[in-house]
Amino acid sequence: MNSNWKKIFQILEKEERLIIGLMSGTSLDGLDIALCAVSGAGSQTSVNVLEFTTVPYDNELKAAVKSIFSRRDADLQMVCLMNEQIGLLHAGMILEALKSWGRKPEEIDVIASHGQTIFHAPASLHGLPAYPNATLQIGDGDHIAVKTGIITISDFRQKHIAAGGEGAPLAVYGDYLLFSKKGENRIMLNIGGIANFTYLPANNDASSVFSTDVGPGNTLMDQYVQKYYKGLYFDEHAAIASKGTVNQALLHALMQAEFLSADFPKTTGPELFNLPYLEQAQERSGTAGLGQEDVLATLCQFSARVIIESVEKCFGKAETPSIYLSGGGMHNPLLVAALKAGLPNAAFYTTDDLAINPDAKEAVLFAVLANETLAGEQTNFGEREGVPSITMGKICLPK
Ligand SMILES: Nc1ncnc2c1ncn2[C@@H]1O[C@H](COP(=O)(O)OP(=O)(O)OP(=O)(O)O)[C@@H](O)[C@H]1O
Ligand SMILES: CC(=O)N[C@H]1[C@@H]2OC[C@@H](O2)[C@@H](O)[C@@H]1O[C@H](C)C(=O)O
Repeated sequence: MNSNWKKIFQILEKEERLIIGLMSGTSLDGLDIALCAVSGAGSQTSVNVLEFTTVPYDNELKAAVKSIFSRRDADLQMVCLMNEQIGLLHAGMILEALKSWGRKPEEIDVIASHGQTIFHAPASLHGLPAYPNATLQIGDGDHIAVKTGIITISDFRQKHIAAGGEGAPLAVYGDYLLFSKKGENRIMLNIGGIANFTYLPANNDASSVFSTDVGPGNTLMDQYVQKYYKGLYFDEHAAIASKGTVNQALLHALMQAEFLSADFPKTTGPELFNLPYLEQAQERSGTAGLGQEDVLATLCQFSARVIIESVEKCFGKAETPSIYLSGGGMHNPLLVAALKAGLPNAAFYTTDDLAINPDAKEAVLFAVLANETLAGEQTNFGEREGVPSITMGKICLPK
């Protein structure tokens, strides 16, 4: 038998697989690398996160990614070069991480690579009736497989679109398997560049669970800080926003995007929530001259409001959901305080309370998706639009 397939069959028969999950999100801050011991599959899946690190991107790489990120005027040659370059860089980062953990590449069964989203264009965003939902993640999986010598599963989002989804969010496929619990209404809220959540109702019924993006998490705040505060990448501990006052007229104007009132599940990105979006809202609300601290305070409240209103849509007034936080926004005290104030019936936790490091959660998700591709039977999510019953990812072989 071909040695690649022999290896795959061996992996399938293992009780526990060592899978490296990778995520590089819309914040462009670095590569999250989670080494996971995954056993079982489907509803029997269990994950132990053995190691986790975020390898920060240096300024040169950030600038190169930014030059093609969510930009319709991106240089096509740069897109082509960066597809290979990011694959190679991610492979190098994995090898370094393995070395620092005292592990050899041969010990690892599979890498699950999300890649770097550079453009996200669901039909609702691009608005071109002749074209399908579309999304593009770069950082080629074959480069990762060949350079590390580890079988790599990559490019998860295309299958989701091919099967009728919008290519995101994919969190439901991992959240349902790892975190659904009969008797508890759970919201798995990830506040990354974009905020999204998975709704896991207490009846544990797969056909009613879904993940949805809800709007900006950190992306608008980050973009604003990067433009107006030279040398800063984000508003650490909301130090700047905490000095400002929320401007209600601007907040109201920000809340007007059609996306915000669309039904779940839905997806978006910085292609919509960007600085021109803020500038237009400022113009419409006559707040173009607002001080920077007040703008940041308002953007923070905007992120909180879209999350609060979306969670409220899922539950009746008397229900008390448990909200499990993950993603960088959970480290923003102003944002978290606003969420707690706006959702007084909810109990707040982090995924740490479910034994998954909240900063690692999205990388773990891709490890679970790869495990399902190898060893799972498609979970049946029923006929719900946006949650096709599929496994995802392309298999890249090292030899
Ligand atoms: N201490 C902190 N104070 C305030 N904000 C923080 C803090 N730590 C992280 N953040 C925010 O979290 C962001 C990074 O979040 P995260 O790594 O979850 O994003 P991502 O994975 O790139 O996004 P996405 O899930 O949208 O792809 C930072 O850019 C910053 O805005
Ligand atoms: C296109 C894309 O990369 N989307 C990301 C991004 O980051 C958060 C949100 O926007 C979510 O839709 C998605 O990632 C997570 C991992 C998901 O698919 O569930």
